[in-house]
Amino acid sequence: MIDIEAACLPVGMGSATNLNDLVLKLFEIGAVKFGNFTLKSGIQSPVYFDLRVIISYPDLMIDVSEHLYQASKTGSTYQSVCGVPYTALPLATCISTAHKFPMLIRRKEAKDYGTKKIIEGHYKPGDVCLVVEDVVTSGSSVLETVLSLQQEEINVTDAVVLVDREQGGKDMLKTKGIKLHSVCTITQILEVLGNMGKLEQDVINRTKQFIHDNRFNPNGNVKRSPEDEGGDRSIKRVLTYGDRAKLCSHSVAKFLFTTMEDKQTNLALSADVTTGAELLRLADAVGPHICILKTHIDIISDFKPDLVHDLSHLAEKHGFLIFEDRKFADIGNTVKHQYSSGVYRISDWSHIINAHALPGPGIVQGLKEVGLVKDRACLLIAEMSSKGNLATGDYAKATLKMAEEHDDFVIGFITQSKLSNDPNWVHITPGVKLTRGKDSLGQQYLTPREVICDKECDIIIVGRGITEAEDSVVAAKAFQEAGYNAYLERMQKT
Ligand SMILES: O=c1ccn([C@@H]2O[C@H](COP(=O)(O)O)[C@@H](O)[C@H]2O)c(=O)[nH]1
Repeated sequence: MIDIEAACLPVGMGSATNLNDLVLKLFEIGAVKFGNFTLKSGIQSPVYFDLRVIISYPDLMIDVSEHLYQASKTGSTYQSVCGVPYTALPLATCISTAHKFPMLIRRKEAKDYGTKKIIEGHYKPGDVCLVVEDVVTSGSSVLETVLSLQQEEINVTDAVVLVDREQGGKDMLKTKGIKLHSVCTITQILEVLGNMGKLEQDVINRTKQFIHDNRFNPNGNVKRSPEDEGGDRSIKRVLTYGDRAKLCSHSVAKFLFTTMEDKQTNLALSADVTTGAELLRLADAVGPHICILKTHIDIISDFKPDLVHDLSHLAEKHGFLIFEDRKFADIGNTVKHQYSSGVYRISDWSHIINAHALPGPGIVQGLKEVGLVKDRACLLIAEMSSKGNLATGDYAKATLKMAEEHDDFVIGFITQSKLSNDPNWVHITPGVKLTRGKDSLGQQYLTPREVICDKECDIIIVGRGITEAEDSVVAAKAFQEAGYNAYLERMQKT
């Protein structure tokens, strides 16, 4: 039974109605519905929450936000409140204005002009923010907002939700160090509406069964340190590849980070071989160990369009992305043709391409005009691995700025060091072997540990270290292990 007494509070500013009245009102305005609904995931659900409609009922908005405020008062103190976009934004606003809490807004995507901020509002590192949400199912929406706040060194210890669907969100958030408080659970809603004669027993039973059968497993992606357990709020959370997949908005970057986490690899193979058969053999053999296969398609002596068709199949089979290392370097109009046409028709099959920043922003604009509609992505070459290269001084900084102006298409950099702390950018580094060294033409090699752990880049590009090894699969496994262990080491020490 619900503890009605505990939920009853006097009506008025800074108070809330009792929970029964609140649930009834939500039911009456269609914010809670029972029937047969197809969820975004394709799953059939007997219950559906549409809490967006609350904004049409100002009194109810105040009431709901007051319930949220009361539920959040559990001894923790907060400097600010932030709603998960979009439904919880007005609820957070009501809490903020009624209780004089500064509010923060998390943008769904960073602005493409001005400050580029993801979090709007005034805050300082170490502030504690209460996250507000309307409904929690798996907890992933709350987590996304938490990660964005933590990225700005704002701490989150608690979140509050109007309805906990009891499908695993609370447990998942607990694994990330977040206490989830709820105004009501789905069990309570069923009980209130059942007692009021608003729901048939078989609807209640079906809904309970659905909730029981559709629970998400908590799966701790965010690394937790002993200090987190001890509640030290000044700690900046380390973002895993999986966390970054959730944060970034470009589908190619999202896929890339997800693949890196799932396949446990930050290895890109530079498949610098000269026949189609060799390329396909290598891609099939090494595919399970890589997140990216990098090509120089113009060194294939027997190129035929079938080759890229077969390569695309292998990319799907093994779950890697294709990156044609074309290094575009001309004016916008020319690179458009080079990217879309000619013998290779690169934009038809290569998920990622790269370009020099040297010609200025027109090169990115030109490539973007071809690639954006195909959902392709671009890397800008900020730093090179070869001795005596001229990409020095402020060149990398200017490249970063150019990327920021085109972050709907540019997902990161070819670089020798980390250029930005923004977790959206992918830092990819060529010139990697298991031991330091150089070749006879100026190529310089760092080790996977130096690249990933010390220089904090994300992906190692390895060519001859694999292609010239006695057994390319054995070599690829060794680089995969070295690269991923270096990443785990970095996670430990950050
Ligand atoms: O600065 C750069 C940019 C690109 N590359 C490319 O990476 C591979 C490296 O091959 P290795 O055999 O591992 O040396 C190659 O395709 C280059 O074109 C780079 O090395 N440095």
